[in-house]
Amino acid sequence: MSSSVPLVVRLLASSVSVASRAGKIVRDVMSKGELGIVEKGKDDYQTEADRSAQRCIVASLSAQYPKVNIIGEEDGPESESELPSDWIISEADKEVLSLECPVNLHSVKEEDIVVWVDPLDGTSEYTQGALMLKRDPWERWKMYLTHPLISIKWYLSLLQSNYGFLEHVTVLIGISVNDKPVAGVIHQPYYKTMLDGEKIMGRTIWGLQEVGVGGFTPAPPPASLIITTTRSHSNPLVEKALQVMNAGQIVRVGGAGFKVLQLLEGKASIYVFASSGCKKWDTCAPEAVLSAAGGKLTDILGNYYKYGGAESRPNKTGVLAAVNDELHSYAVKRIPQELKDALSK
Ligand SMILES: Nc1ncnc2c1ncn2[C@@H]1O[C@H](COP(=O)(O)O)[C@@H](O)[C@H]1OP(=O)(O)O
Ligand SMILES: [Mg+2]
Ligand SMILES: [Mg+2]
Ligand SMILES: [Mg+2]
Repeated sequence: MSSSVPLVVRLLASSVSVASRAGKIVRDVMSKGELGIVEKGKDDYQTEADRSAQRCIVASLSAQYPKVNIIGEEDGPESESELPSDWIISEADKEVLSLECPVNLHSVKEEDIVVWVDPLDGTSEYTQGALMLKRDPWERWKMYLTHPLISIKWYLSLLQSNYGFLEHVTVLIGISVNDKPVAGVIHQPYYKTMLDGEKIMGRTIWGLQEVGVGGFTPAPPPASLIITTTRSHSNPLVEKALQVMNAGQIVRVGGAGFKVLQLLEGKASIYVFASSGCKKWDTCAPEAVLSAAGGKLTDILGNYYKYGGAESRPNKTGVLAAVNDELHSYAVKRIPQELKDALSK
């Protein structure tokens, strides 16, 4: 790889390649059927796919960029087992390598960068998606009975959905410099495209400050106000914030990455989550990609989060994102003060 390419662009190009490999790991764990679900806290789970995808991303990036501070969601005791050699990716996406680096990022050093990794965003949707891969209805029912995350209401909505909610799953790699997300990758392992009659799995969307987004073509916002929000972490405050938006439609989907894709694809115009459940690794890459496309992601008070390595992990004051500044200010103004106060406490 040419070292004349500025560091941020090289790191983004490497992240595009490694996110795609991590996405294959996510699919492979699902195909094997042994999800290895571990409960980390209330409504908070981890699977073998989360653990393995993170090992692949962290090992690959830290081998090439040893002084970059890489923070992953699934940090914990290091696994004893050796990493398969094909999990270490040293390739870098050629299209991204040829991008013009913004002038203010030209001289960024490894020490100035914090990378936030969410190896699998939408873990609830991933584990529920496993059910839909069981073709035999009896097998599916047996799996439901032993599944820790699914209520009967969800089970019924899953049966109505075509492919479960696997499309909501993303791999997120966010690159921040001086507290600010400047570049990011959102990879969708279960996005399907047909090419010459052949099914291709996965697509990778990237964003770079001042340059724009790649990997897909963004669409204009919908004509009426459509809000996207959580489908698996709701509570009375989350619902209150939705009521006040006066939206024509509310779309409930999984994952922070997928909700930002909904905004970029013209399926919704505002993302509202008035709860403290999201963490820095959930929003760093989505914020970078959205802002590169002209959108804005903040907390529900309208303040930007900071992404330095010493910042606390939780996004305590919620998430509010929109496709442009005008819709973002509209949403901030609509949120009642008592709701803002309740989350700021
Ligand atoms: N209460 C919570 N506990 C743990 N993670 C949460 C919580 N709420 C949200 N998240 C994280 O934020 C993402 C977006 O939330 P939602 O889908 O509810 O809108 C979730 O997929 C999850 O990331 P992850 O799946 O990586 O653990
Ligand atoms: Mg999680
Ligand atoms: Mg997440
Ligand atoms: Mg995750």
